[in-house]
Amino acid sequence: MLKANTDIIRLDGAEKRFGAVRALSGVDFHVRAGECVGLVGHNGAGKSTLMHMVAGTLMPDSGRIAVRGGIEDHYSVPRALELGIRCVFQELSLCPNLSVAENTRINHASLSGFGWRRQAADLITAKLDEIFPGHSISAADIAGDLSIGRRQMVEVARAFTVTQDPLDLVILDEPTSSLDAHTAGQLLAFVRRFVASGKSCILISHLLGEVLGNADRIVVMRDGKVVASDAAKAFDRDRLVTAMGGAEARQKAAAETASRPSAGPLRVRARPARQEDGKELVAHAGEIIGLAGLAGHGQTDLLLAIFAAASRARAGIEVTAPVALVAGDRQSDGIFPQWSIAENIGIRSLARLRSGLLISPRREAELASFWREKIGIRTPDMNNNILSLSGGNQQKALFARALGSDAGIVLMDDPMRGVDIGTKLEVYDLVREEARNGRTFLWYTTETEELDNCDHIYVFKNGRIVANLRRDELTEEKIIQSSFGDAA
Ligand SMILES: Nc1ncnc2c1ncn2[C@@H]1O[C@H](COP(=O)(O)OP(=O)(O)OP(=O)(O)O)[C@@H](O)[C@H]1O
Repeated sequence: MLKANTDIIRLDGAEKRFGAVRALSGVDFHVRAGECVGLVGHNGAGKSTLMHMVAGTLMPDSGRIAVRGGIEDHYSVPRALELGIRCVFQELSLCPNLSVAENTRINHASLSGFGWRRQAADLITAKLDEIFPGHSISAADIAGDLSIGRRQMVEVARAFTVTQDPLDLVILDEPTSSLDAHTAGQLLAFVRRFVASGKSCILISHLLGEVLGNADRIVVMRDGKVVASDAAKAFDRDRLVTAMGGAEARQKAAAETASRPSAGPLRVRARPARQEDGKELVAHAGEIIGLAGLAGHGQTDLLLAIFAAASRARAGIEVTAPVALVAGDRQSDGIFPQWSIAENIGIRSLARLRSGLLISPRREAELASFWREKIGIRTPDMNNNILSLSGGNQQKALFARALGSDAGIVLMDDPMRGVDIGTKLEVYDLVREEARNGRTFLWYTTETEELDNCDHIYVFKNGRIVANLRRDELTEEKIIQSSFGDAA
């Protein structure tokens, strides 16, 4: 084991440009043995770019990388792995057509010969059991069939499995973004145990409470620079938000929601396919309805069924206005990777953007630049490819697509994953404003704080609605109680 205070990795003066964007300007960064470093910053601040350098997937244009004191002139992914440095990136990397065991084998070339499948299965199952007791994932499951939350669990567990290469530092880029509160708690408890054993972690998260509660030291990035680095206990939420340059934390959601006028005509009535009692989800014009409960318990399925019912009648679902969906899994359901940012935003508004038979580039550009301003999409040019945006900024583009459309009903499938705190607060305001104008929102979220914006919350368990809570009845405890118990 390395002595505490030894730097596992150190970057000095790291610079990186992507065309006109200066993603990193002169960043110094280090991680010591036995420490969990929290890394925070607004969308596009440069966190992922910096982590790509630590993991060896990107080389700095200039600057120096040293691992355990030794300068690395030819740093790369294989070299990082050899040195015990691994990364779980935001965009999940499991091969969807392979099983969980086969995906594990990809990272462990030493699992070969007769019986490798059994060894890989045992390796990943043991790690899943250790990190997420009671997980119910089988090593034979095909990755593409798993919910996004379960895929994230496999991805994280895989990063901690050990065969030949050592394991000293794991970078976790928003590791809890698709996990419910219970599973996220299991992971963070594991991270603390891992660090206590002398290993190191870098934890990137937009959930500031998660960073404040679990990191030993916090590094704040802003516009490609490190602007603060201090012991976690020296920070509180306000100091972090100020350092990030985000909006002031506000508590006005609850008061505003309470004072909203009573709702309008029926917009959605939907009964989950597996519901056997008479419970159903009901939403009126102008309402914000929350869907809560442990991840993967039928919330996304019901949203997708409502989305489908808007174009083709389905038993048990009534929809009375056009519907837009903000997908939570932007990689598989959301973005069109070949298209520009402007095209990705405009696709849901084609009727309005048309001039004769063709799409008017001027109207498309106007729509795009309106939303760029409104929710601060950080890019030098909206005609750039959507993949040039940071993860959180891609998510903002998906929001713009739904809110810029004519849909009276907006379905949101845990859409704030990866969005920074400043933008989140602005989007909450926007959602409440749009609801006051008569739009209906059905909002599945794994962040309990977001439910403060809702009028009613339906808690899901095993594909069914088990509770319908008014916002004033809502507590984290009550949701967890409904999620685990039989109580309604
Ligand atoms: N491959 C790329 N091509 C062009 N620009 C890029 C590329 N990767 C990153 N950028 C730009 O570099 C800047 C930093 O992005 P980065 O992904 O590091 O931010 P981040 O802090 O991780 O953001 P988020 O919280 O949204 O994930 C952004 O302006 C982004 O648009």
